[in-house]
Amino acid sequence: AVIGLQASGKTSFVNVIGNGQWVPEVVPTVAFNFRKIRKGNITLKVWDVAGQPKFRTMWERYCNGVDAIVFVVDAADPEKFNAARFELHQLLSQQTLAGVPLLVLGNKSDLDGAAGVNDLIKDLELSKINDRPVSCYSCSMKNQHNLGVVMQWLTERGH
Ligand SMILES: Nc1nc2c(ncn2[C@@H]2O[C@H](COP(=O)(O)OP(=O)(O)OP(=O)(O)O)[C@@H](O)[C@H]2O)c(=O)[nH]1
Ligand SMILES: [Mg+2]
Repeated sequence: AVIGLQASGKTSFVNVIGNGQWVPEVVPTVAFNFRKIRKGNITLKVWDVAGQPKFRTMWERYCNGVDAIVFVVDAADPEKFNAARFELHQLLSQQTLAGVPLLVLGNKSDLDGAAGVNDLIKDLELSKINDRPVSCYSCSMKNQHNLGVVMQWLTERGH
């Protein structure tokens, strides 16, 4: 399940890993999109969930039962880090999601001033999460920075 605040780049991520193509014009997601993405001999089943406030109560439902939660942050928009931290920790506090591996993506690394991994770990308080595997990568959907390691992380979480 791909989760995060609106405009962080969730749908862009799913488009890039699904189509190998960056499309700058994306419409805000309403509720969710479900996609199956084939990569060699594996198939990723991806819930691309909407990030606007009115949809956030549904996040737990889409994360329930998944192999991994991908939480996307706009690393170039530090004013939203507080809200992102709040929503992330709120989501992970749900009993139903105990132990589900978490991948935090600091997206938009192509933009000037984008926060790096160390800042994200601190600002999102990722070191407080100790009930599951957690990884954090900086990445960009625009120039596909780090998508190789992200795909590797995802494929290792499958069954
Ligand atoms: N510069 C830059 N812009 C990006 C990147 N990824 C996404 N964007 C842009 O950010 C905006 C929002 O992207 P979306 O993929 O729609 O974001 P979302 O998280 O799916 O948003 P919701 O569906 O509303 O929750 C779009 O204008 C994208 O083109 C990136 O890596 N770099
Ligand atoms: Mg979207």
